[in-house]
This record gives sequence, structure tokens and C-alpha cells, in this order.
Amino acid sequence: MRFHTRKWIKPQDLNPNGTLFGGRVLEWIDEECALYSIIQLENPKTVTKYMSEINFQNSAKKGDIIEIGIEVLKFGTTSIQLRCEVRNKMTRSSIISIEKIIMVTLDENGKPKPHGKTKVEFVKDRLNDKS
Ligand SMILES: CCCCCCCCCCCCCCCC(=O)SCCNC(=O)CCNC(=O)[C@H](O)C(C)(C)COP(=O)(O)OP(=O)(O)OC[C@H]1O[C@@H](n2cnc3c(N)ncnc32)[C@H](O)[C@@H]1OP(=O)(O)O
Repeated sequence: MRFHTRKWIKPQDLNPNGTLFGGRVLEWIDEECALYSIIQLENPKTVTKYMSEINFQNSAKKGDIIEIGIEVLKFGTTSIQLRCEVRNKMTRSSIISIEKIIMVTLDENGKPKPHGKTKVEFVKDRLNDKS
């Protein structure tokens, strides 16, 4: 799993208990999965279709640095299946994991559209292929 994005827990990210608000971390995960899928599948019209059960394993507190990791489990025809884990950057303790997230690419009519991708690609290789 590659950890792409780091976040710093700020006062506005806390729940009344003084720990990381679950809704905030889910927003970060959704955005991270959308961006990752848009880049992999090369289609900005990519939406979240499904998320499996969400397991909040540990909390985080103000000032903690966390990181968001994504792994591709499967390339489908119109979908990509991801796994996501958020962990404390310094202690590596797991905060939340979602075992199955399905993102779907759409056509101009909002219908699932085949993306033609079968493996993880890196932007630097795409750029090298063009030069
Ligand atoms: C110009 C723009 C610039 C953008 C710059 C970047 C901005 C970056 C900001 C990001 C910001 C955050 C953005 C987040 C993204 C949202 O939050 S999107 C909003 C929330 N999601 C939605 O509104 C989607 C609503 N759902 C739908 O519209 C329809 O269900 C869909 C997605 C079109 C799918 O239609 P459907 O008829 O259910 O499709 P169906 O053919 O049955 O399934 C499609 C695929 O999903 C799979 N699938 C469906 N259900 C399941 C399931 N339960 N389990 C497993 N697989 C499933 C199917 O197996 C199929 O996969 P393939 O075999 O083709 O690979």
C-alpha cells in the first residue's frame, strides 16, 4: 500500500470528544479515492459507488499527523476496487480501514463507461511514453 497524502489534525477536525471527527476522515478518504481513481482511469467523471464496512480502530488527536494509503485490489470493466487505510504518520497506529471501495467511471450521460485499464500506471511513465 502506498501512502499518498498527509493531513495535520486541526481544531476544526475534532468532535465534541476532542478527537478526530469521523465524518472529516471519511471526507478525506472519499476525496483521496476519487482523485486516485481519476488519475488512474484518466476520466474526471468518476464516482464513488460502494464502500464496505468502516472500522475505526484508533482515534487521533489535535496536532497528530496522519497519512492516507490506497491499494488497488482489482481493475474491473467500468470500476476500480480499492482498499484504504489511514494511520498515524509517527506511530504507524491504524486509525481507520475500509477493505472495499468501488469507484466507477461514467460517460457523458452518467452511465458506467469501460475505462480500458488493467494495471496501476504512473504519470511519469505516461509522460515518458509521449516523449
Ligand atoms: C471536470 C471535473 C474535474 C474534477 C476534478 C477533480 C475533483 C476531485 C474532487 C473529488 C471530490 C470527491 C468526489 C467523490 C466522488 C463522489 O462522492 S461521487 C458522489 C456519490 N456517488 C454517486 O452519486 C453515484 C450514484 N450512483 C450512480 O450514479 C450509479 O449507481 C452508477 C455509479 C452510475 C452505477 O450504475 P449501475 O447501474 O449501478 O452500474 P453497474 O453497471 O451495476 O455497476 C458498475 C460497476 O460497479 C460495480 N459495482 C456496482 N455495485 C457494486 C457493489 N456493491 N460491489 C462491488 N462492485 C459493484 C459493478 O460490478 C460494475 O463494475 P465493472 O464490472 O463494470 O467493473
